[in-house]
Amino acid sequence: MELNKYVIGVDYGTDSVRAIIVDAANGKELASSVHYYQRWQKALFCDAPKNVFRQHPLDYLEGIEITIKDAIQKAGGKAVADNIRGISVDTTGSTPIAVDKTGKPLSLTPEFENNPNAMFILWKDHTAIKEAAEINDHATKFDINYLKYVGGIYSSEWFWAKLLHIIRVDEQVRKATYSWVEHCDWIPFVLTGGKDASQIKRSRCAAGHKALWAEEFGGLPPDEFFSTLDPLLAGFASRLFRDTYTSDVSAGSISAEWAAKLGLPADVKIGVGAFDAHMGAVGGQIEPYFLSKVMGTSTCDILVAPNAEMKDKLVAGICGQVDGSVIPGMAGLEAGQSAFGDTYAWFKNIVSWPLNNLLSSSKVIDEDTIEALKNEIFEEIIPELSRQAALLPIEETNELAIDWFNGRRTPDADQSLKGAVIGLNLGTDAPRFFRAIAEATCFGAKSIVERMIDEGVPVKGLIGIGGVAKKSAFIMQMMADIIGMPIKIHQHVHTCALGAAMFASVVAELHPNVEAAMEAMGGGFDVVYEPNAELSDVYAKRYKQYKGLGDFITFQTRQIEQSLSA
Ligand SMILES: Nc1ncnc2c1ncn2[C@@H]1O[C@H](COP(=O)(O)OP(=O)(O)O)[C@@H](O)[C@H]1O
Ligand SMILES: O=C(CO)[C@@H](O)[C@@H](O)COP(=O)(O)O
Repeated sequence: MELNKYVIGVDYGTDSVRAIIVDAANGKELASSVHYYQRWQKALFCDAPKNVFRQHPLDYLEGIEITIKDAIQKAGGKAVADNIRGISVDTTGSTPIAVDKTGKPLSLTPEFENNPNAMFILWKDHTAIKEAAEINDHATKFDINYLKYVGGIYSSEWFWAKLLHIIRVDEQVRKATYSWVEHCDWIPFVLTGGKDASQIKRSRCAAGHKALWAEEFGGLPPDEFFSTLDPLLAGFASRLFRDTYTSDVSAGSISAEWAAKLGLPADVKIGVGAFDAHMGAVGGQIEPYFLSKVMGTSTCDILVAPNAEMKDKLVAGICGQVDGSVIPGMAGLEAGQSAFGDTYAWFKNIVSWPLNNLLSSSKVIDEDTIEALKNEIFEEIIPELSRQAALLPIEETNELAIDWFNGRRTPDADQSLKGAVIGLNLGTDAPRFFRAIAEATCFGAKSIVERMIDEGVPVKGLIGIGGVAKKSAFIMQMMADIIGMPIKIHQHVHTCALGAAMFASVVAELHPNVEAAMEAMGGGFDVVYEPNAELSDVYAKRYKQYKGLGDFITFQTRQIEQSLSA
């Protein structure tokens, strides 16, 4: 391999985007830069109680420009920029948007610039619950099971449910929509100067896990599948795409406009995009049958298995299994939890209520001191709760929680479910409550491992990446104890971006394939949490209680739904 050739990995998370510049020879990071989405930070275009989470494309465009330029400057400026060979991008998903014939998002046109329906529908937007239920019902009417590769259940977090919802609720947007595009497909299209929506190179990862694409179906399900669901969908399937590409393939060279904007050479290769957890699994050096868990706001869990060994095996209730969605030539299996760190963030908000609402009217401290005090305390809430919770005895009668605060993604997607905490008494304080919800998130993680194993896919070990994996020894130890398996934490802070950089190195032909890039650029693991055998009994009992409570919550939810629809 040529020496001193650099690649850029860009990772679009839920709240922020980061770019890293990496030496393709050894994965050494030269610089990184993080940018928080400006409009998103102000919660513009969102309505959390109604599950509306929309992101403006300008947040993404500003973010990539700011972070890449900043990273280049930190890395040494032009000398480094001149040796950059490739850029690959991962994003959240399914996070699609309506575009016109030229591939321009409608919200980048004056008519729709403030219309949330013309923006990216973020993965955690659950406004399409009804449409997902309709898709699930409709799929049973066909001889071919179009849901077989997405775990048998279509989710409101995904591509078609979101498209159907938007074109139903917004006639103006419907009339102007030519195509429907995932965030991870739109960014490479922009960077390569695309001007025709029909030429967008669609990611195998996004299409297979969220849009019902499968080689076996000859692409997407036929137009008839969708037009008989709702005539408003007529024509989309045949117009959208047939072919998909794995992320070791180039989407093209950087456009002259973006090369000039970022100060990069004209021949920089842009890779086909993929979802964050999928590239993150590669960044975290995934091996067959290891479950790579990106643990942040949510979790996204990825397992790879050789196609020859998967054969016709289908895993029910996960978020899909797709040939080449992670590593070309292997099946990529996805599962996850819709709220993970978000559950802790929710509790932090609850306990911060007086700080947010009463402190500002204090007559004893001035405004600047209030701000400084708030910042100091906010930073310490989760770490201190974790320290206190770690000291509590683990008993069968402890408070017990269900982690479905943003619905249940896996096993068996059902976004209408909600969280719960039982067993409260007057002795329940903040650390005990926090411990219960933290434990529930770990039980949720165990139920994913259990589902894989029950369906005949062995899980040989766990790889932890993402913010919570890095920041919380408390949660990681609890998870190892509850699942009964060691968890190794990858050394890199920006593991998803590192995975994107690895893909960029393959696209730029600096490494022959993804496996070689992982080997050369990986860097290994820095901590391993071993399970504590003494706790296995009590946690087995608590897990049984968790499952029982989950069944009860599900039953109650159905009862309430029935009484509402009666
Ligand atoms: N010390 C901590 N312990 C546990 N969770 C934490 C801690 N600090 C932050 N978090 C959680 O980490 C999550 C953010 O994870 P991160 O990986 O940084 O973001 P993203 O999911 O957007 O990529 C938040 O939901 C937050 O509640
Ligand atoms: O669901 C997926 C990928 O399929 C993720 O994009 C989603 O969980 C978002 O994760 P992050 O909040 O970026 O950690």
